[in-house]
Amino acid sequence: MAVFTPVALDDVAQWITQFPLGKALELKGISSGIENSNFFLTTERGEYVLTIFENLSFEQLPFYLNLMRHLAERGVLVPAPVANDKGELIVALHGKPASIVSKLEGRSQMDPQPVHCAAVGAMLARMHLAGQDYALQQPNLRGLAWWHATTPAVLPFIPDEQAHLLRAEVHFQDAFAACDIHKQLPAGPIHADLFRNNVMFDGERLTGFFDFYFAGCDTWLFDVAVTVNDWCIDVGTGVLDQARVRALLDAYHAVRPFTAAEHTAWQPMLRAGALRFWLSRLYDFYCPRAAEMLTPHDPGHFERILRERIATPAPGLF
Ligand SMILES: Nc1ncnc2c1ncn2[C@@H]1O[C@H](COP(=O)(O)OP(=O)(O)OP(=O)(O)O)[C@@H](O)[C@H]1O
Ligand SMILES: N[C@@H](CCO)C(=O)O
Repeated sequence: MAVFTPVALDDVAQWITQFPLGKALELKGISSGIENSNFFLTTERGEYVLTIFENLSFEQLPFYLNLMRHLAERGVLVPAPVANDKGELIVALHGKPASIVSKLEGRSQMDPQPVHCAAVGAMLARMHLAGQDYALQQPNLRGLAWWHATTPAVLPFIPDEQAHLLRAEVHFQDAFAACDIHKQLPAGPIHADLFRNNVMFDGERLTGFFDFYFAGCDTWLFDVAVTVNDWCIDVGTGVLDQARVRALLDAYHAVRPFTAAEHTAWQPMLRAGALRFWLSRLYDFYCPRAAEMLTPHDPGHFERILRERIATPAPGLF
């Protein structure tokens, strides 16, 4: 259950009057998700999602909400935040920051086929291009600096063989991040967590990307690597499915052609994408938050993916 802050329809009746949404008619807690309290909110104007942020502060949230608004205004399919009568996108509810965004149609496609991967690749490229003139800056908060800070926290808990792999990979990624090729990679706002459960489909039609709360500025290729590592694998083994990889990369490339530097950086970047989620899952597993009520995601899944990316070259970008 992922409603950490309970909210009743009566609680929002007065609060909602600051938004141009009419009366609140129905409020239903959403059980999936592990970061925030989410609710489907029906008002006289339509269907929305109300999120109460459990970990992000009023100072941190403008980057994410304004990015969603910026992308939505440029035709990228993402939830559009609704501003209140003062033009604010983030408003306190029960003392915590909260926002209302448009509800995307459809559902997550958890058994993606090449056609779905192609739609994701094309929309991801459109998102990267549309983010180029986004004014706010924030680094990817789950990037290299966070890997350095987090590695010592998990090392005491994991067996020697994993500790060896973790140390070696952080070392490898340090060298990769410092190399000339890495400095040539195009960068900008990225989603950074574009897994199957963060995209909606209505049949084969992609209706939107959501859950932008790990977004930050980083290389576009890191975003592609994170996405391929989730959308294009056999879930049991982490092995890449060539047809889905090709569909996603070709569709991306058709909208925003990959550069030669990105081609060179592709294999180490896939490893970076695997390391990031292995580390966050290890951290959530061994160092859970005090109020954590949910089963953490399996870190072994991303350890397998990392070992597989080290052992087996992936299909090239183009
Ligand atoms: N804009 C939206 N439109 C439709 N459904 C949404 C929208 N935002 C969230 N949802 C629904 O709410 C669920 C939880 O949202 P989300 O994944 O953002 O949760 P979270 O706790 O913030 O994040 P995490 O995925 O990190 O656990 C989603 O699986 C989806 O079903
Ligand atoms: N996508 C992340 C969860 C945080 O959104 C994971 O699978 O580890």
